[in-house]
Amino acid sequence: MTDQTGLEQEIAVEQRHLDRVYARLAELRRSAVRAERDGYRMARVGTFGALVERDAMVFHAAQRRHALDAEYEGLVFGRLDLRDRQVLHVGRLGIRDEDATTLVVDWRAPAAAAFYQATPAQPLDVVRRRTIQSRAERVTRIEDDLLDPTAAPEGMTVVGDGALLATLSKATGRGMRDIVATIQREQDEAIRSPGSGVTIVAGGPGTGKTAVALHRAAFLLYSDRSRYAGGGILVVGPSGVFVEYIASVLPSLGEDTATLHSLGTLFPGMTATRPDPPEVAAVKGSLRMRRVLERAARDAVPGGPGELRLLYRGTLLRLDRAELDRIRDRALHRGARRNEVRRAGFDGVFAALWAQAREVGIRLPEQRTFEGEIAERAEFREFLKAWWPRLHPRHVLGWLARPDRLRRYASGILSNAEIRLLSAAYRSLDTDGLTIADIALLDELDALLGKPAKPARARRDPFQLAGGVRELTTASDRQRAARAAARERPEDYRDYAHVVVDEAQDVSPMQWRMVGRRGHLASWTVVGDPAQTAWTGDPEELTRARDQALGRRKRHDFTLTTNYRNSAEIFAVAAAEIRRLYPDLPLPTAVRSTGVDPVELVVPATELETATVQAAAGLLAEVEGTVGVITPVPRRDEVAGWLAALAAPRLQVVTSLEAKGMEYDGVVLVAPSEIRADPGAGVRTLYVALSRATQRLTTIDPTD
Ligand SMILES: Nc1ncnc2c1ncn2[C@@H]1O[C@H](COP(=O)(O)OP(=O)(O)OP(=O)(O)O)[C@@H](O)[C@H]1O
Repeated sequence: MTDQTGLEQEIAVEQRHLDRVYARLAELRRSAVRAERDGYRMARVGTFGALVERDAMVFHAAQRRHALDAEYEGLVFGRLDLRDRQVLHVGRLGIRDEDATTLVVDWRAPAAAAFYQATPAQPLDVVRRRTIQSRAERVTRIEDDLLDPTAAPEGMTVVGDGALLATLSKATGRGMRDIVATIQREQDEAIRSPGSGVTIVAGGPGTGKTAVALHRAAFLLYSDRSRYAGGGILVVGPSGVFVEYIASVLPSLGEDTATLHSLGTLFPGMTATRPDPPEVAAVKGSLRMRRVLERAARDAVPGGPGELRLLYRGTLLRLDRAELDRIRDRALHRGARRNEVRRAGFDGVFAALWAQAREVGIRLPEQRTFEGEIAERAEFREFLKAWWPRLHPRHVLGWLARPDRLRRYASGILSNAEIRLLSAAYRSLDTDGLTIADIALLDELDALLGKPAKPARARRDPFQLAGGVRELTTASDRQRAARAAARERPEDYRDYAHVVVDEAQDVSPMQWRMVGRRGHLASWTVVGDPAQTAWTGDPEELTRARDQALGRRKRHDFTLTTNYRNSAEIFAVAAAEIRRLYPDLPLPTAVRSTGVDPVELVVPATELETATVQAAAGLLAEVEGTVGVITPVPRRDEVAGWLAALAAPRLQVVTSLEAKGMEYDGVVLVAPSEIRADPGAGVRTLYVALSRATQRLTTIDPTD
């Protein structure tokens, strides 16, 4: 620790540097604005070349201005004093002075890696690492680590006692924050792992898996922008609540080209937020559903015509149901996709009618004329449309709501108990709508049914300008153009260059197939914690489906070991819960202590409402940031109703399943025993709920 004057002097030193950086930033911004304006002026010159140049200039200048604005706050957050007396400042953006002196090194650049990786045991030529906090261009706080005392020059000042702990005690907002200033070494290794293959990041609650996954996406975009922004990065999270929570991290790092989806929104045009009860989710998520859906996708349309009757030149031609089914089966042989082989089905009908007409011995024209005459007939065309319509996956999924059909499709594949479960779940499909697990089934059906052939649309080349002129580009131009390409991606884009799967332990086998389809050619980052899974189906099937989605790509494994979220007191309670199930599970270490133990209340059922409202109001008064009220799934709406009167924007009511990945300063956990009582994943789900709070936890159990 230093005395006050020493600290002030050091802050003044950093302030001088920050002033220089912001002055340079203002200059760069002015020149970007000027370039934009000049670009517009060039339009008046009127030649084609000038127009091309203008477009490029305006576009790039606007992009540059955007980047400078996005990364303005907290622009510089680190400093390294190296053994050779060099000083490097690390920040959200690389900035050079007009004479090319580096003022700030981008955090993702190789030169900045030592900021995250140096330790006293391995100082990597760093003598002192300094974390700088600032607000609105003013340095507010600095924290130092002296990593190599033997190499410290005379009079080197070391201030503060830990940037990490200071950051961790800050209030939690509604959105996750970026951790760029305090990324820890083991996290940095995962963030900078090679862009190829599969990076797997494991670790207990609060170890920064999500933070690492998102910073890795930003790192990849920096290291090879044309590849990752061009092809796109897909980030998949478990729920809409979670995706909303993490949505601001990449933009805060100046990246807005990644596509974020929850498992309920991956199928274009459909959104599901409703979870199934775990036992139903286990059936819908099982790979056996693929075989059930295969049968459905080949079946006759409900309410479709049972036969075809056609009067031709006074003779009745008739194809009965069995014949029509045979024609359909033949057209669908060897996994043909129903929407893509309609033509073959129609040809089958023509051929059968022709054969029949010849058999009955009427006078016939040439086969072509015969077919032409029949095709002209409106009632025949109506028949074809009704018999072999273009099917949307949602239609076919709806067929499962008919118990007789479901029994037929699932017989010999699912057990009777499973069929009954599924049948009951689908009874309310039309009124309650799709569940999250249904989205993967739609995606599977989409793959089975195929799309009607459409004329191929050529992919637009972002560098190809009107008249075929190819713009001359620099590397940074290409990067920016890739950003524009990302915005133009079609709705059902599936060729991502990188796929990030968060909370991977909750991706069911059928969901792995859906996610896998979006990353055939991708490299992957997969983060998760098996001890937090709510999956109650066959664990082996889960591994198999995951391995199939990830293919034979090379794996890079990382395990994170420190819990940055929970106070040690709160994590002790969560740890005791999971130990019931896995006594020997290695658990992370919580680094922060608040000295406040969680509160465990048991109240008569009639007082649950009052106790919950009181606890929530109490925590809202006690903590500065957000308060989460976590409930068993069936109680959510009831509890939300109790708390409506508090009308606090800092308060959120979520189910134990929606709480996945979330974080609050204070948590009120309603009826934990009911969550635990679920025989499938009760304890694991409770472990998740108990590990959401940073500072305060109150559990309230009702007694009868
Ligand atoms: N290096 C760090 N510096 C500051 N904060 C950090 C750091 N690493 C993680 N955190 C914070 O710890 C909290 C937990 O991180 P995160 O949500 O990424 O953990 P997780 O491993 O995904 O947790 P879970 O499995 O419980 O969902 C977040 O508030 C995150 O900002």
